[in-house]
Amino acid sequence: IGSYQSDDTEAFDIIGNKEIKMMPFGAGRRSTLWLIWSDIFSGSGNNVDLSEKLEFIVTMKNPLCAHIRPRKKFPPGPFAFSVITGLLRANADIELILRDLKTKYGPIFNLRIGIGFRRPSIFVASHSLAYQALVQQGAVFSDRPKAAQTSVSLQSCRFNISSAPYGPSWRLLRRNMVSEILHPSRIKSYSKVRSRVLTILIQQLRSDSAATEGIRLIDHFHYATFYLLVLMCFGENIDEAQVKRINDVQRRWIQSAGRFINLSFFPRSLQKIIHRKKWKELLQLIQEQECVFVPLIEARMKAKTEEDVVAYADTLLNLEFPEKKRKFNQGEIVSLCSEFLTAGTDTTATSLQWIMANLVKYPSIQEKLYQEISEIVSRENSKPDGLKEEDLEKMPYLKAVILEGLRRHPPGHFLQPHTVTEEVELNGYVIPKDVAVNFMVADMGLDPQVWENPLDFNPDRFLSAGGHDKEVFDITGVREIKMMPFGAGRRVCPGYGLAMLHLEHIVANLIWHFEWKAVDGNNVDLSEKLEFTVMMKNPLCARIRPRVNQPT
Ligand code: HEM
Repeated sequence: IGSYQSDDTEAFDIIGNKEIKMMPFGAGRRSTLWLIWSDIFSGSGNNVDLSEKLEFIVTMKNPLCAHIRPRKKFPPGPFAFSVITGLLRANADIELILRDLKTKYGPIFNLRIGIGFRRPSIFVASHSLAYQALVQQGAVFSDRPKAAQTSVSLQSCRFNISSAPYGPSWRLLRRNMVSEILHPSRIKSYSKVRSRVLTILIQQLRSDSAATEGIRLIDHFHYATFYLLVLMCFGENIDEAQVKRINDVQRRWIQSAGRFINLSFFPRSLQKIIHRKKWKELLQLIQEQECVFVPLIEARMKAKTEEDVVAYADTLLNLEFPEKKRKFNQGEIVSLCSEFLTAGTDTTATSLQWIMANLVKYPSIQEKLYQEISEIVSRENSKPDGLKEEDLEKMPYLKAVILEGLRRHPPGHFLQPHTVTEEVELNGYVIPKDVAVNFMVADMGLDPQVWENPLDFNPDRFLSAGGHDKEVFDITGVREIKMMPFGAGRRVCPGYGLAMLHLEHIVANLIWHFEWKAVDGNNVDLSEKLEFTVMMKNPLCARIRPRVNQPT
């Protein structure tokens, strides 16, 4: 082939205009001009027999027989350059850019992001494609990209469920968490824990309720959700001082995690040389965390009484690492406990804040919710102490408010990156191994094709015409995906049942105990800001007034 390629300035003179070197079409006035084209084909093992046979023309003795395969197409997307200029133009609002790209390229596209813009990431922005990938082809789409495995958890020294590759260790740990801690009957056994934390939250709010400048709520919500998980993780004997110590070390861990991401680009031995300072900092953080967590884990090894609830740490002590055929070591248990606390704290606290912000902004929705709660409490009036956990199941409007909050303001606008275990096709495009596949959660919840007036906060959309609970809304997308704040398929958030219960329990009690008003008329600013989750840019500040006739 090379002998036909000059410096490409002149095409090969096949009809011999200037000189005849070969003449498959003849030459001069009788020449035939043919269009020659080629396509990719592959014979069986490239065994193509080129023997000739003379007929009217010289043909192949064994006519060519080939398998043809359409050329594989990578999802479309812009050149890195346009992304960079786009980022500058849109003031780095990546979601605006992604929405533009969706309009331009369709529901699946690629974007080169990351250092040097060399690594493409695939974005999926349609409900049906997300369903095809996560549910119908769930076994293939449930892996995590290597970068995520090493960066978020720095796998060489940290190990957790969310970053674990799809395999036996992930399966074992996930099954352990789901069956030992997040099973409905086990969740029920933590009702004492919930009532203890709720009492603290209500007392704190009551004592702050006189503040004329309003109460900044996110700190209270964060503390309450964190406290709940600490007690589930390390047992009920933990006191407030210990909770504060664990909180301090966890905050430092979350705030610093992003700074260690580029450590994962190099092998561990090199990291220690290139990023000496960062590596030292990371080890120090891990040590601090271990200093606080290890005594709590060791305390769980001691004999327990019948009444002790099972704590997450207990369930990890006797597990065996399938790949390594040994028990999990202390560092690994610390990392798994740390994941348990972080996965469920900011997500739940952020959702609580968004839901309460909407209830403050729309007093008629708050009133309707209060009416539902009061009705149930007075109907089941055998309880002098008011709202009970079992009552929550009888409140369809409460559930609708929570679902609408999660649709309108999912705490994560994307799932954690997924990747495929083998190359597959999605919507006619090839998805290669180890390319990050991102699912646009927030965008799906705002899709006007699925949701009428998607920007409105309208819990009624989750109720049937008669005002009753529609058939239970399929939040985990088993039958179809309409929204997916918890993801879908094999990597769906294992804590979704617990999270829904915590949200329902706390919101119902906040509305039952207090009347909520905005500090400044109904002016609640719903702008967003990206931190570990998508937070309120201006945290909710509200005036609360204890309702009369409620127990103190
Ligand atoms: C409102 C609260 C919560 C929201 C919105 C939420 C959302 C999510 C999402 C979107 C994922 C990623 C799914 C994927 O990659 O496909 C996830 C994963 C996870 N969540 Fe949650 N979550 C919440 C609360 C919780 C709680 C309370 C726990 C446990 C105590 C928890 C534990 C986990 C774990 C362990 C994973 C990793 C699952 C895996 O990779 O297999 N989450 N969550």
